[in-house]
Formats: sequence, C-alpha cells, structure tokens
Amino acid sequence: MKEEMLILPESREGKKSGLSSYFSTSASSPTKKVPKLCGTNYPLSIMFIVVNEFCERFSYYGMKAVLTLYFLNYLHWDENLSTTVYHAFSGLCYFTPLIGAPIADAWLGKFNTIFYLSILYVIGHVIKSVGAIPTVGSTEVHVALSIIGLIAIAFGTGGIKPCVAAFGGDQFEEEHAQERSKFFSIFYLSINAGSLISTFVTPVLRGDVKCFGGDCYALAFGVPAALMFVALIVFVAGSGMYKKYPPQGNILASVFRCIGFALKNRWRHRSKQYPKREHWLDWAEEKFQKRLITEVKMVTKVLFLYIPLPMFWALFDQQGSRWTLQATRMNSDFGGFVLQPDQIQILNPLLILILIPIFDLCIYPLVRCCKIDFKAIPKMAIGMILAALAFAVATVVEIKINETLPPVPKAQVSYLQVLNLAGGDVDVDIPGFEIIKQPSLYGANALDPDYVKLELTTAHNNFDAKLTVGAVTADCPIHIQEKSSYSLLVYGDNLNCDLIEESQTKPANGLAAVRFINMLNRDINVTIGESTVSAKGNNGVSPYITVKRGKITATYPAGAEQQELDLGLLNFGAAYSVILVRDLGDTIEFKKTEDVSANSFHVAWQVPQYVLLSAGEVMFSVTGLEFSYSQAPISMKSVLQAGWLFTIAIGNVIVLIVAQAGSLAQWAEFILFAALLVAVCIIFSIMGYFYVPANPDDLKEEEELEKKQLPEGEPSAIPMEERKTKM
Ligand SMILES: C[C@H](N)C(=O)N[C@@H](C)C(=O)O
Repeated sequence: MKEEMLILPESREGKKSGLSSYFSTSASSPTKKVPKLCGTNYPLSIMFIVVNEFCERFSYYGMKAVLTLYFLNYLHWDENLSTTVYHAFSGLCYFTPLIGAPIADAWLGKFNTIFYLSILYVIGHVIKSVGAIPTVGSTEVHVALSIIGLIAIAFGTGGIKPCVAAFGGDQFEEEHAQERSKFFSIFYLSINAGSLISTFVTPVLRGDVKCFGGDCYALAFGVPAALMFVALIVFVAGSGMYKKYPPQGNILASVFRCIGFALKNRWRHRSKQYPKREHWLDWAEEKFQKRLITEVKMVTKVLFLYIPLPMFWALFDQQGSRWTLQATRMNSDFGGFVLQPDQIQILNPLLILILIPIFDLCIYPLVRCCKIDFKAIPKMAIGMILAALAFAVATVVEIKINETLPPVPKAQVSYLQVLNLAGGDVDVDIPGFEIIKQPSLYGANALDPDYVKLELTTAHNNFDAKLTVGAVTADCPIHIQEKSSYSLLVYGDNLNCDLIEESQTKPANGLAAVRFINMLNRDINVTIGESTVSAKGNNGVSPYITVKRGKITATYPAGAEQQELDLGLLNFGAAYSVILVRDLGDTIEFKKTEDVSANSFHVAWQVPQYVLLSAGEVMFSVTGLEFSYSQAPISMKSVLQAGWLFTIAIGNVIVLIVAQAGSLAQWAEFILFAALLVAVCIIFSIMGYFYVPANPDDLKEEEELEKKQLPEGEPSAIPMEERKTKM
C-alpha cells in the first residue's frame, strides 16, 4: 500500500514538490473523477469517512466511559491515581495529533497514516481488553497490559484524528466549499452519534453483563475494540473512491528553517540603517522562495489566532469533571427512570445531534436571510459567549444546591438529633437550652428526627442532661464540642443514653451511605453487595457502607444461612442509620433514619447549562474544524488540524492545573471561568478583526512569479494532474 509521489530537485530551499500546491483549487486537485452521491456535489467517498468516524468515536468514548471505574474496581487504584491517569490519557490523545499530522503531510500521506495508525489503535484496544480478563496473569500483568493498551490507543486515536477530518475535506472540489462546510457538520454529527450510543451502551455492558464472576470489563472494552476494527474495514473499503493527495515532502522542516532564518536575519539587520520590511517573515526572502514565505505567513497567522482558544476547551472539558460532580449533589430521579450522575453527560452528544440540524437548517439560513454575512470568527466568538453563559447558569445552580446542603456547624455551634428508641416520647432537657421533645421512633411519623442547633457559649461543654419519658426520668451526662454534630440514642425502660458523633457531610459521588446501630446483645456482620461491616452488640455502631442509589437488601448470618434485611430505597447523597432493635428469629426488627437528607435539587436544572454549552460547541467547534481546513495550505491541512486539536489538549491542562490549585468555592470557580472566557473572547474578537482570511489567489501570483524566475526545465510546481495516486 503505497502512495507514489513525484520527487523534485532540491536545488533551492523551499522548492520541493510540497511547496507547490497550497490550496485545493481545482487546478491542484488530483484529476481522478470521484463518484458523487446521487444528484449532489457530495463525493460518495465521504460516506466511508463518516461511518469510519462514527465507529472510531464509538470505540474511543465507549472505552473512556468505563475507564475510571475499571481503574478503581478492577485495578484497585485509589481515586487520585485513577483520576490522574484518566486525565493524562485524555491529554495524550490530543497531543498525539502533533505526531500523526506531520507523518501524514510529510511522509505517508493521509490515507496510509490513517491505515497504519488504525491498526495500532485496534491492537491497543485488543491489548486493553485482554488485560481486563481476570484469568489472564496477575494484577501486575493487568496493569502493564492496560498501560501499553492505553498508550497505543492514544497514539492511534490522536494520530489519525487530524488526518481523518482533513482527508474528508480533501474529497471536495474547491468550488464545492458549501458542501464541504456541510460535510464538517455531518462529520461532527457522526462524532456525537458514536459518542452518545457508546457512552450509554458500554456502562451497561460492564455492569449488567456478568463474566468471570464480576463486572464484565473485558466485554466493555472488547466491543469498542470490535467497532474500531469495523472502522478500519470501512475506511479501507472506500479506498478505490478516495481522492488522495500524496505527501508533500518534509514541509515542516522547511517551515522551521524558514522561520529560523527570518528571525536570525532580522536580528543580524537590527540596526536602523536597514529599511524595515512589511512582515518579519519577509526577512527570509534572501534564502527562501516567496511562495514558501507566503505559506508560512498563512499558517503562523492562523496558529497565532488559535492562542486564546484553549480557554473554550477548558470550560467545555469540565462537563466530565466539575459538572458531573455537580450532578452527584443533585437528584436524578425522573420518576419513570433514574440516571446515574455520570450518565447526565450524554446530554451533550444528544444535544449536538439536535442542535446541528437546527443551526444548519434554521438559524444560519435565517441569519443569511437578514443579509448578515456570518463569518467563521464571529461564529466562534458567539460560541465562546454561549459557553461563558453556560458557566454563569452553572454558578446559579451551584448556589441553589448549596442552599439544600446539610448545615455545617460553625464555631460555638453544634447540632444534635435525638434517636428515641424508648417506649414513649422523650423530653431531653440540656441546661441552658430549650427542651428537645422527640417522639419515639416506634411511632408512625417519627422516623426522621431533625437536627437541633445548639449555640454554645464556650468551646467545650459537659452537660448533665435530663431525660423524661412519662413518669420515668434519668440523668444523661453528655459532652458536646463546637463545630460537631451528634446523635443522642435514648433506649430501654430505664432510659439509657449514648452520644454518637456524626459527620454531616454528604456521601461523595451521589452515592448513599448506610450504617448499623446494633442494639442486640450480640455482635453482627451485615453485608451489602461486596462490602461487609460489623457492629458490636449493645449499641455498637458500624462504619458506613456506601452504595449506589436504589432499593437495597442487606444480609446477615443466621446460623449457617444468610438472612435478608430489606432496607428500602437508599437515595442519592443521603446517609442513613439502620437501628437493629430486636431479634425476631427469622428476621431482625429495625428502624431506619435519614441522618443526612437526600439530594433534593433536581438534575433537570442542569439542562439549560448543557443546552448553552452544546450550542456554543456547535458554533465554536464545528466552525473551527472547517476553518482550520479552509485556511491551511494543502501541504499543511493535517498540521493545522493538529494545531486545532492541540488547543483541546491545552484546555485539558488548564483544567488540571485549576483543579489541583482549587482553593475557590465551586460557584466562585465557575463564575471565574465564565469571566475568563468572556475576556478571552474579547481578545479573540480583536485578533479576528485584524485577521485577513487566506486566499488562494495570494499564491497564484507567486506561482506566476516563480515560474518566471526558475531556470528552464525546472518545475516550479507539480501540477496535481501529474501526481499519480496509487494503492
Ligand atoms: C462529544 C463532543 N461533543 C465532541 O464532539 N467532541 C469532539 C471534540 C471530538 O472530536 O470528539
């Protein structure tokens, strides 16, 4: 499989074949007639590219959807290591385009680069899937296979990413720029369709299918591997129909030499006696052809314009981190169905699938109807503003969530709830405070006692509390510290009491937490799923077990068998105490109290921020993808795509840095990001105002000039007609 290229003499810097054809004007396109989709100007070959992208993105996002849980539950890494490796992998996937793009532009051509790196990508997936089979080797082997697999995947996905989009763009004639622009929308739709389906399906394959006695990670990674194999087959199947531009020689080296020479030459001629030149790159004129210099000016101009763009991605990327964490503090029960907090992210690809047609078929034509010429840079700037607005809305949501959180006792304050397991209602009289009246937990409506706020006058306090139930009274010495929360357990005919210190923070990640207070006179082990906790007899308190929200059944040993305790619904973000009161032989009587209330602010309130961010993405990202293609000289299409993807990588790095530094309250961090993006958008708009879009005619002029200057017989440019493309 080889793309044949014409080798040109290298008599002068910048006179290689690659510098000859810059824009895909019809004059410079391969002459090959490509079959069209019936009655349109769309080449048939783009179908293969779009399906390839769908399958590739399915494999990428599907694998990523279960990656963190794989690290935590299968490799048994802690949360920090899992998060770090996850982000390092995501970052690497957007740095590797910088390797794939020059390989395509300078050496292998886009087709071959996609072909070979896709094979590496499939191998990476297979290694990763094998590492997820528990019977294959030890934990060390699993870790090694996972890391090798992930590195291969990162090089595969990142390497082909800039080439596939640019290769799709290459299929169009320059006069079909409108169709090409639509192609980028369709391309983006296929990315999001792949992402939507896989983000939903692979977690189901992991959790609902059991293999090797547990969650089936091998299948959850195996299906994305299969999809990547299909992507490769589909891509190769279209081979006969593609328009393939040959690699353009080591254009990047010429570009760097040209820039280096211009800078050196400028420095050598810094004295005022030398006349100024229009552009700093014009200082390369002594050694480099005008054509190369013009081309380098175009690329550096676009790359300069890209400098502010990572800020958009820094906000965008937080859907998977900060916004998902926000969802864990919300209630995602939709009545008929319940979403897990990390599933809310599928809103983004879903909205993209809805919004792209809305923008392409309604909003953009409507704007055109109003005679407004909506160019790429203003579109991208509006995309940034929409993303900033999304973060402003996220700030409001965050503030609203905070209002629903359990109060945290401050200095000279503590909270106390009374768990009354006595036969009747109890009065708790703590000197200096109002009497707390607490109905018995055995009563019908008394299951969730409220915390009472105690304002303390000194930091440490010992009190002789008095308990009264009907005619029975008892002393209850208690020791309360400021900034703490407590449960006072009252039980027995003689009104015994125990003070238990509580943590009133919500369980992390939207999980529910439950513990057991054992009033039986024997120790007990209680199991939920794979976790078992012990509670000593006579009022022992077990540690908390965290569980996914749902109706939970616990088990405990009774003789040789396990008996069940039906705990009912344990809700998002709630913490429960299950008080084991009486052994009834075939079961245990228990009372359940909600010590930390469940998340009450509904996750549907996140929809507006997702709509704004996804609309921003359509305006920013789809436009940017097309812009990167259209502004690049033909020899550097993949390189500019890589430059575009590099802005995503830097965006990821910004989030990592901010997350590590993270000393701000979440709502403040959100509004800070929104403000930063508005500031960056203003800078970008000013830069965009002065940006002059690339024009193929700029190069035509130089082509003519070059022809005149060249010695007879030496080709100044390779007419694309002469370039044979063979497989
Ligand atoms: C899934 C997300 N909306 C998206 O489209 N991401 C782009 C950057 C991708 O190429 O995966």
